Order: sequence, then C-alpha cells, then structure tokens
Amino acid sequence: MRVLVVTAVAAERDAVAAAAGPCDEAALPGGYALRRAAGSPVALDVLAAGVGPAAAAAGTATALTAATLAGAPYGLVVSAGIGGGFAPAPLGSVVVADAIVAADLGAETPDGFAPVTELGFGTVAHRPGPALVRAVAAAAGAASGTVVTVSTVTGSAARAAELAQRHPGVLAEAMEGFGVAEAAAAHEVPVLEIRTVSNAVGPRDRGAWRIGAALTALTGAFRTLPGALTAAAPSLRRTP
Ligand SMILES: O=C(O)c1cccc(C(=O)CC[C@H]2O[C@@H](n3cnc4c(=O)[nH]cnc43)[C@H](O)[C@@H]2O)c1
Repeated sequence: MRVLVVTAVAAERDAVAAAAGPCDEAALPGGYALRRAAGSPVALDVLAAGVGPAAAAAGTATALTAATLAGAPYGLVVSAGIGGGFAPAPLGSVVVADAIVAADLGAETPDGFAPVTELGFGTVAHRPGPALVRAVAAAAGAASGTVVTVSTVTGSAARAAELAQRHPGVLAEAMEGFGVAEAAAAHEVPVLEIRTVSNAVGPRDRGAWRIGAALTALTGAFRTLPGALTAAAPSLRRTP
C-alpha cells in the first residue's frame, strides 16, 4: 500500500521519514519535494507542505493528483506533526484523531460562533474509519479523540476553554488536519491525523514547548504504523 504523509515543516517530515529508513527524493509539480521510502508492504511518501490548512490542502491535492496521473494512487493519507494538547493529552503523548474538525471555519454571530454547516455550506468535520483509528492508536500507544484544526494558534485560557466546551472530547489542536482531509475526501482516499503533543493549549509560552520530545514521539509513532496498517488492511478498502 502507498501512504502519503503530509506534515507542515521539514523537521516534522524528517521525524516521520526517520521511522521509514532510507529515502529517495521525488519532485512534484509546484516545486514540492517528496521523501520516498520504498517499504513493503507499506511504502511511505512524506511531504512538508507548509503551515496552515490552505497550504496543507494545496500540497496534499498536488501529491494525490500526481500519483493518480502516474497510475500509482495512494491508499491512505496521513496528516502528521506536532500539536497542542488539551488537558487529557500530556506533553510527548500521541493522539490519533477520530474526528478532524475545522474549529474556526464559520461566522461570528450575535449568538456566538456558527460553523459553515449552520450557514448552509460545506463541511467542518471528517471522521476517519473507526477500525483504522483503533488499530493505529493501539499500535502507537496513542489516545484517540477529536483533533481541531485552527488558523490561529490558541493563546489564552479563555479560548482553550471555549474550544473544549464546543468540542467535547477534544484532545489536540493543530493547523493542517482539516486541509489534508478535505483534499483526501475530494480524491476519495481515506485519511488519518496523528499528532504528538509539543505544548499545552492555552496561554502562549513558547519557551515551554517541548518540540524535540514531540518529534521523537512522532518517529516512534510512525515506526508502529506499517504493522498497524497491515493488520487493519480490510478496513482500508473504502467504498466511495
Ligand atoms: O522550531 C522548530 O524547531 C520547530 C520544529 C518543528 C515544528 C515547529 C512548528 O512550529 C510547527 C508548527 C506546527 O505545529 C503545530 N502546532 C504545534 N502546537 C500547536 C498549537 O498549540 N496549536 C496549533 N498548532 C500547533 C501546527 O500544526 C503548526 O503547523 C517548529
């Protein structure tokens, strides 16, 4: 199976690729470069597409289109990287999303935030296959729960509390998952989001971010992915 992993930055890409062993580089249209590990039965391509949902969607769609045109489509897309953790997800822990939710895609109204779905547009959530989430989370020793996608990193206790109240079961916050999931859905490819917690969601304290520990945890999580995908193979045969 061919798996596309999309990160935001090069350090996250390298942490994922380190789990996969020796890599080649492959160029894509638009100036993107893939790290390609020819594993069997799971081959990983890893792309650093940039920070935020728009960059993530553009990079993911480019890689998916290129693969389809080359006659070697992906069977799974994974949004991966570090992220902020809500209270149940401590620093260094691994989170596998059972829901990938756009938390700030909507409108402010006199009654508060209204998601675009309440305005009659689009979607704000993607739900990866439960069996696949269970298998990947179990293999990685991860918790599973909602991961919200935001365009602005949360920087206050009030905003963190608002997100937790609006999204019961939220475990982590990051900036790309929903963009990756939108592109995957457009191409009818299953999606996952895997985050390792580098910081607590809340008042901004960049000095307290534990990026090294989170990147090490990311490598550890991806070491377990091929085994989990092999075990979960039947749940990946998606019927559009
Ligand atoms: O400075 C570095 O060495 C470094 C290495 C790896 C990654 C970074 C980033 O700044 C990545 C930004 C990326 O991280 C996600 N993220 C992390 N914490 C949060 C958060 O609390 N809220 C939202 N997003 C978060 C996000 O997906 C960014 O793309 C730096």
